[in-house]
Amino acid sequence: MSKLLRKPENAEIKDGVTLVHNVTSENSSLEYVNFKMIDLAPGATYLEELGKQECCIVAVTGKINVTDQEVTFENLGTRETVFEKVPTDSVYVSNDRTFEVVAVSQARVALCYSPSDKQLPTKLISAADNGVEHRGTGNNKRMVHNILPDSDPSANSLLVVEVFTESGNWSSYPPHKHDQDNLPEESFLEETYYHEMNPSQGFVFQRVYTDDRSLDETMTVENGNMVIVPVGYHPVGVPEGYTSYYLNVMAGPTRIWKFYNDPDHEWILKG
Ligand SMILES: O=C(O)C[C@@H](O)[C@H](O)C(=O)CO
Repeated sequence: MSKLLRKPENAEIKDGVTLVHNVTSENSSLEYVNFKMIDLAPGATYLEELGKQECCIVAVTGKINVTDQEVTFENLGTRETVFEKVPTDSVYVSNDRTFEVVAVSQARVALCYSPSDKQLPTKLISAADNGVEHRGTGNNKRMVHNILPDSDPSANSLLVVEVFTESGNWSSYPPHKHDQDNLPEESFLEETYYHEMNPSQGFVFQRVYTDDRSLDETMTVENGNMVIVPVGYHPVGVPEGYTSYYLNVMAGPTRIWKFYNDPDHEWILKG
């Protein structure tokens, strides 16, 4: 199996708390992005001291309460499944704070991390605050929920978006990359993809490749899998009959998403 593809671990780490995914700088090549997905049974709690990391807590499905020990946000989360295609609630918690998530109902919660030094205020990013964007034309149409885009200064490094790509369509396409710290031309941002499909037996293909093809992996991605994008172009193709959802986390030395399209395929934008 590709080193870039992760299947769910589903490790019970305490009563009612399942660690579905755990991408760290120790078990991956990523330096700027860490990611956990946890499942919480109703009433279960998850507490974490952040240290020198900031965190965006996304109520992927179900309802949760979140506290940073000073401020508490209750009944966050707007959907039973991501395929309701409505934005959800998230909370940004800065470095050197401790947060706790309490499940009000069965919940799946994404914890998106990046190294951080400068403390910022805890912030509720409500579903209504998500910018909903429709990108592309023809078979390149997809819908984006901007949870933490680079236009929102609430975080030091983290960028977080959700992307829905309908049956037979492509996203992150034409292929683009952001692996050179060379602004204003291109930014360096590592990235993780957490994928779901509807219906759940579906799959998508994701290719991660560099210009010189020293990295060139095409992965069959199934429901609940993750793909790690340390560098390179990273398009996603969705077969007929299935809708794709993914949650993207990006971070790097500068909090700007400036991508570079693969020149071989950029023509489709002009065609
Ligand atoms: O297809 C899209 O527009 C979503 C992608 O841009 C995705 O968020 C990504 O590749 C970020 O680099």
